[in-house]
Amino acid sequence: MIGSGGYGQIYLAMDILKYEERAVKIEPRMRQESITKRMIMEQEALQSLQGKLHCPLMYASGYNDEFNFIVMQLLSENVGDIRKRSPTGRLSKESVGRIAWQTVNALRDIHEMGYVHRDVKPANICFGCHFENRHILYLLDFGLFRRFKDTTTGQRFPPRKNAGFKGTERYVSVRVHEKLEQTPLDDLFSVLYTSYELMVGEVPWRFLDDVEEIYAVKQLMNELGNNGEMFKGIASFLVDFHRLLVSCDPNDDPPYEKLMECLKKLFETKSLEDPYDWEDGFRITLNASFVEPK
Ligand SMILES: Nc1ncnc2c1ncn2[C@@H]1O[C@H](COP(=O)(O)OP(=O)(O)OP(=O)(O)O)[C@@H](O)[C@H]1O
Repeated sequence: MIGSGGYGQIYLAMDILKYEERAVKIEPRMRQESITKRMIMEQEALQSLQGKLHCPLMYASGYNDEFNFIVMQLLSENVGDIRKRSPTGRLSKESVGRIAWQTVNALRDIHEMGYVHRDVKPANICFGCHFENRHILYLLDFGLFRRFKDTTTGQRFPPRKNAGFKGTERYVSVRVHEKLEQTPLDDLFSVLYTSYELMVGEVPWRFLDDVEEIYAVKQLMNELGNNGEMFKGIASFLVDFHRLLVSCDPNDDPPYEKLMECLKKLFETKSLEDPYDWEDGFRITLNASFVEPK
């Protein structure tokens, strides 16, 4: 077993005909006496995203009496575990900028196809595990995928009055706490919180257990912006990205290009092909010194 989440387990497997490694995700076929649909939806989402740069390849899917399964491309460690492995508990802004930039690019593909991801977080972000794809980011776990628009007409579906809470408390937007229908903008707020955690080491609500308190701190962050303590130090590099998100209407298409421009400022000295922190023994993270942006 190489990974596990709340629903599935991921195993390293070998295609013995092609002599190639694979990852196999399984989940029990029955949960609380009914057939689980999560992985069926995940399989449909993966199928429709095949060929997109940031989507893992899917080789097969199906079920037996006990399990639903998906056979997919093997990837590296997720970036949440990589951060925990870093001696500082953080990643450099150059690495985080490139992670966030690629995640926004990945989400743009997903949103253009009419889906929202609804579970963007460090544990769902991996890089390729071969030389050729070691700098390509892959977004994982499509179990919470949901259609938000009809791609033939471009029309969004009418929002439900109470869409429920879907996602992971630490990384969801204020709107998700309010149980509003998720839109592409909510995925992008999750990119912000993911980037914050990777770069600072923790989000400001890291030690709060009460979901209402987490909600209150996120609201405060939106109200105060760069006037508060939350965007001091290294976090100040995320101010522009945050400001732009806060200014967006959740019912409009997000300004992907502008958001990516904000993130580019984090890795001005690096290209997408340059090594990331974990490829040079986290040297850049250890030696980091920086000047806060104006
Ligand atoms: N194709 C893969 N190659 C390598 N590792 C993987 C792959 N897919 C998943 N993993 C690892 O397994 C972990 C759990 O996977 P995943 O998020 O798909 O499971 P889940 O049960 O749906 O999780 P969650 O509780 O977030 O819904 C990931 O964080 C990642 O580290």
